[in-house]
This record gives sequence, structure tokens and C-alpha cells, in this order.
Amino acid sequence: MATPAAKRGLLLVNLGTPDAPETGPVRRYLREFLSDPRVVDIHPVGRWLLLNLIILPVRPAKSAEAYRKIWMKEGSPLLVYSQALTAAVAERLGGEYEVELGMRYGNPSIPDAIARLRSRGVSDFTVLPLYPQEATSSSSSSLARTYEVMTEGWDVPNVRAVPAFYDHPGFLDAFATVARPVIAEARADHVLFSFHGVPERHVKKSDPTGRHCFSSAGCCDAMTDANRHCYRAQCFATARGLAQRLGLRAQGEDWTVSFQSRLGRTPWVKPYTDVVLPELAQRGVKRLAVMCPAFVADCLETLEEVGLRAREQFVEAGGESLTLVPSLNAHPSWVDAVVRLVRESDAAPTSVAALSAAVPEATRAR
Ligand SMILES: C=CC1=C(C)c2cc3[nH]c(cc4nc(cc5[nH]c(cc1n2)c(C)c5CCC(=O)O)C(CCC(=O)O)=C4C)c(C)c3C=C
Ligand SMILES: [Fe+2]
Ligand SMILES: [Fe+2]
Repeated sequence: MATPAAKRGLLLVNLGTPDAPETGPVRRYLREFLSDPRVVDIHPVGRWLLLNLIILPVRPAKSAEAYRKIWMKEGSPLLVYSQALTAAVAERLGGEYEVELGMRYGNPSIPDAIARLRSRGVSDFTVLPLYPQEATSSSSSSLARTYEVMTEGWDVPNVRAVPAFYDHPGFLDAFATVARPVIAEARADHVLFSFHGVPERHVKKSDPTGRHCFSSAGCCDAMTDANRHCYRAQCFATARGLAQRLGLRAQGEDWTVSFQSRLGRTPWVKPYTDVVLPELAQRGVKRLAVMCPAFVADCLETLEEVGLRAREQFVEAGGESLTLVPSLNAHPSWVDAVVRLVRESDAAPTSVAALSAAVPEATRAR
């Protein structure tokens, strides 16, 4: 008799969000998030001091206030949209995979999601980190936590990771499909692609040559072997793919790339969104459309930071309107793209790049 095929599970992983828009739950979330050495990569004693003496006494109350402005009646937008995507993908896969959502920080946690899949008999896992561009602080951290949990027990399952999809046609087509009517209705005269930032130090550490990143003004203008794992270069590649699909002409003329959400005083990847916005207004851009293609679900960073605060900043600087293009959320073309990403990755050999990115720096083979 033939051996029955292993039951397949799909684990979608996103960053996570507080349980409620109040100071206590936000503090718990930030403590877990910012204690992660892949997010705040400094000496553990320095990290503890920074967290407990500088960040946690003030930021939770301010962030909770921001979360209250965008909270939905069903909960945090990031969770609500990620759950809607999970349900739609499960339906589209029609029983071929058991599907669960796990959040890197907060709930539903990665261990709970894996336990639910295992209780349904899953022994063959595909993990899809829901970040288009790879960064140590997002995809590597999510994969590392997933592998840690997967290898805790006696039986270690088969695990496959879907690699970063920053230039995948399914992802780019889906975002362009969402953006086209919004940009047309806004009669936008410029499109800003605003990506979540990361510290420059993180990008430098992901450069296998140690010489490419920040070596010239145009080091992210094309993908090469040297910048294959560079978060900033992947963001520019996403922007080029979207600009081309949206029929935008020259960079600088019709579209611009910037990086938002920086935290702390160390340099983050540039140019900064809050510096670019007034520059665009002063240059005569009137109706700006902003896309945030580092996020596949709307969240605090899109709805509050861009939809509310950036809009205010742009109008104060002389712009007429700023229109936030909604994220992919559970749009049918994004659901199709996720199914395609999973099927393509399951037909390919295990992603060695994703595995090596999850291994701590010190143990990585040079
Ligand atoms: C797109 C992927 C993300 C990367 C890369 C990333 C890096 C990164 N983030 C912080 C600090 C914060 N980020 C916060 C919110 C937040 N970040 C992402 C995604 C990435 N972060 C998302 C999807 C969200 C939204 C969560 C939500 O609940 O809606 C926050 C919390 C909010 C706040 O207080 O501002 C912080 C803090 C660092 C330091 C970092 C890289 C080192
Ligand atoms: Fe973040
Ligand atoms: Fe780079």
C-alpha cells in the first residue's frame, strides 16, 4: 500500500500588534518587540537600559494614543487584515494546506499557530513571512523564531520558507491593481513609495562583500550579487517594478522613494519620508499619492504615520492633498499571488538563503 502523503501546513507570519490600544498592552508588545536582538542589535545591557530607562517609560502611552486613532471595531488593523488574508488563502487552497497566522510579537503567537497546525496532523510546513523585502528585523527574526519553535520537540518537521518576494510579478501586479484607481481618482501628480526604514548598520551587516552598501550614491540602483540581501536595494527594486506597472516615467520626476518610521538617533536608511515630504511640496507637487509597499496589510505605520501625520505635514508645507493607497490586505489579486508564491516555493528546493539569514551572525559560515 502507498504511504499516505504528509499533511501540508502553511504558516503566514506577520510582525504583530498590541492586544488593545492602551498603555499596558502596548508596553507589553513593545517590550517583546524591542527586546529582540535582531531589532535592537546592541549589547544586552545597553538594550536593557535603553528599553527600561528611555523607551518604555514614555513611548507606550504615546503609541497607544496613535493606535486609538486607527483601531477598528474588530481590533488592530494589522491583525484584522492578516486574519482576513489567512481565511481567504485557506479558502482558495481548498484543503490542500491547513493554514494559520502567527505573529512574531503578541498574538496569535508563532508557537500557538504551529501547535494548532500540528494538532491537525501537519508534518510538512511552508512558512511565508509577510514582508516583501528581507530585513534582519522582520523576515529573519520571524524565520528564526519559527525554526526555534519547530525544533523544540522530539520530531522536527519539514520546513520550507518562501523567500522575499519584492520583485515577484504576482505581488507587484496586485499592488499596481490596488493603486491604479486610487491614483487616478486622486489625480495625483506624484507618487511617493514610502518604505519602513531600518538602521544603516543592519544593511551593512547584510552585505556579504562588506564593501558594496553605501559605497556610492547609486549602490541600490540595480540588483547585483553584492546587494542581493540588501533591504534598501530590494525596496528600490519594488519601487521600480511598481513605477513601471503604473506607467510612471522618470524617478524624481514622477516618483520618489523614501523611508519612514525611524527610531532612535543612529542613522537609518535614507532619504527619510519626513524630509522628502516638505521637499516635494516646495518643488510644486500638489496632489501626492503615497504607497507603502513594505507592508502587505494596513497598520499603524500606514494608517496613522502616513494617512494622518504625513498628510498633515505635506499640507502644512504647501501641498494640496495626500492620498494613502490602501495596502494589499485581503484583495483577491493578492490572495492569488500568495497562492502562487506558496505553490512556486513548494515546487522549488528549500531556500538556503532564508535559512542562513536566520542563523546568528557569529555562527554563519563566511
Ligand atoms: C516592513 C517590515 C518592518 C521592518 C523591517 C521593521 C523594522 C523595525 N521596526 C522598528 C520599530 C517599530 N516598528 C513598529 C511598528 C511596525 N513595524 C512594522 C514592520 C516592520 N518593522 C509593522 C508592520 C508595524 C506596525 C504594527 C502595528 O501594530 O500596526 C513599532 C511600534 C509602533 C510604535 O511605537 O511606533 C516600533 C517601535 C525597528 C526599531 C525596526 C528595525 C530595527
Ligand atoms: Fe517597525
Ligand atoms: Fe545596499
